Amino acid sequence: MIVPGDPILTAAQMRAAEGRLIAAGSSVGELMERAGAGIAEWVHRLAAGSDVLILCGPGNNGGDGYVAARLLAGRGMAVRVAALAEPRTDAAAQARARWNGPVEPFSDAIAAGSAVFVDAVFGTGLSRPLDPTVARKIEALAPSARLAIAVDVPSFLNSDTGENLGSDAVTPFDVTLALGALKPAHVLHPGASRCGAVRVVDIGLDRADIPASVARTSTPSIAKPQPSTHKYSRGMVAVVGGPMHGASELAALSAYRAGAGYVLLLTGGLPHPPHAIVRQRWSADALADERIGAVVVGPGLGRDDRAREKLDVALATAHPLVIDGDALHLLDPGRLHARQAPTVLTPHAGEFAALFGEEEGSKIVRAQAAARRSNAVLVFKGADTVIASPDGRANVLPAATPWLSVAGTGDVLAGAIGAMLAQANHAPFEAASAGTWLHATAANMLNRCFLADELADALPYALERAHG
Ligand SMILES: NC(=O)C1=CN([C@@H]2O[C@H](COP(=O)(O)OP(=O)(O)OC[C@H]3O[C@@H](n4cnc5c(N)ncnc54)[C@H](OP(=O)(O)O)[C@@H]3O)[C@@H](O)[C@H]2O)[C@@H](O)CC1
Ligand SMILES: Nc1ncnc2c1ncn2[C@@H]1O[C@H](COP(=O)(O)OP(=O)(O)O)[C@@H](O)[C@H]1O
Ligand SMILES: [K+]
Repeated sequence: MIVPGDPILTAAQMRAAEGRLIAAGSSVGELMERAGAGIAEWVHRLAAGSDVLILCGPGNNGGDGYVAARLLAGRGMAVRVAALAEPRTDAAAQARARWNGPVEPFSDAIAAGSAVFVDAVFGTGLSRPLDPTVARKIEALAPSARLAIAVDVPSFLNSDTGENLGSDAVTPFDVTLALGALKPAHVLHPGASRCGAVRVVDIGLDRADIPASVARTSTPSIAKPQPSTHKYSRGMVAVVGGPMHGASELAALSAYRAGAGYVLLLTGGLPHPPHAIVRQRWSADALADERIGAVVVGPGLGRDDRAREKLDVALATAHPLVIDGDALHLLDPGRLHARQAPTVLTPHAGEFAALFGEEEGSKIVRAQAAARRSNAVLVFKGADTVIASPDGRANVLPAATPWLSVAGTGDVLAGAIGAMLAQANHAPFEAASAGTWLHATAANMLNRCFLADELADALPYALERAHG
């Protein structure tokens, strides 16, 4: 259902991958040549004849910058190089030695409005906050240039976490050229919003040789109904309602819109459109129906004793479960180990902290740890959404429109994941990844101010894209 997406590697994993290439006969210098060639290719294409200023740091990121400078000058472009410090690695020193032009002092580097600025100061080796003068220089150069291009990662970002180690007042780069593979900083905020368009430059890493446990969510492949399909085989979703009717209505609507064949809403109230939603009063027995493929509990549930009782009943069933919203405030995640059926938790940052405390590490690492601790698939929501499985796999959703920041979109997500989970053969990690992809894709297709109801209505168009 999910084709593995582009892998996302930490600095340590990149170094390990580099080590494997070197063990197989490559040298650091050769890898740097490939990186520099890839950068030069992109800069040449994007600069369209403008002059180029490359700012080089002391490590191999700077080394990549010197290689690119040499190759661009060789193609007849006007290239200036400025250096923060002398090279400190052999490969970078060799790259600098092969650059025949002058090297300006860092403090003198100025990018005229017509120039392209290439930031090769720090990459995966950034180990501490930037000196403010260095941060200010990069901050000043990036917006003043016609085009700002970062080598591997913008130099003020912690590549493993996306954390900003410079100043917050930095304009985004236009393009970031990720070397060999994506890094967490390209997909996690605030880093992701500073990278601009991210392109991966091939440096010879074989996909089979790099860990694929963390990847960017790719387009899922969701089967269309076939002549043999019936409503239950498309998936029956039960949504447990509570006092905030709108929230559970939204989850029920979006389960249908994401392709479920039968949606049962366990709530009080009179029938009203859409009439396709089957409404029944809540009873524990209603969840005993073996045809139910997934239960969604939490949207509009409330947090009182009655809500707790409903959650307990849902937890005790053998159905796959999506636990969202209010139910996350009532849940002891330790209880999930006793469940045989899969559980998906969909916390935003506040709910995550309440459930799991303030863990250390990147959002990916925290989601992975929480998934392991709770034996559940975690959908850790936000402007960047991480989906993590107890087995260690994680997907990070490509950027979704900030127009999603409106009440009710979380309820729509819970319903969409419920629909994916209810379909036969959909494993929970894949279902959660597909549901979040549908949700973000529908939002990106709208890409304007919308209501959560309209987002639910847009899900079929996202679903169509996932049919291939
Ligand atoms: N892996 C691969 O497969 C390939 C990797 N390649 C490239 O290598 C890059 C990684 O290179 P890298 O490890 O040399 O680290 P890099 O980012 O250049 O910086 C380290 C230097 O900066 C220094 N320093 C750190 N923080 C600092 C601060 N705040 N303020 C001041 N100084 C600071 C640090 O000093 P130290 O911490 O030791 O004091 C050290 O001297 C990677 O991003 C990619 O571009 C490609 O060439 C080919 C294949
Ligand atoms: N700035 C943003 N950019 C992208 N997606 C966002 C942003 N803010 C919120 N979202 C997404 O919108 C949804 C909001 O869910 P949630 O916080 O549970 O809201 P609610 O409870 O009001 O429905 C999540 O899927 C989240 O990832
Ligand atoms: K950089």
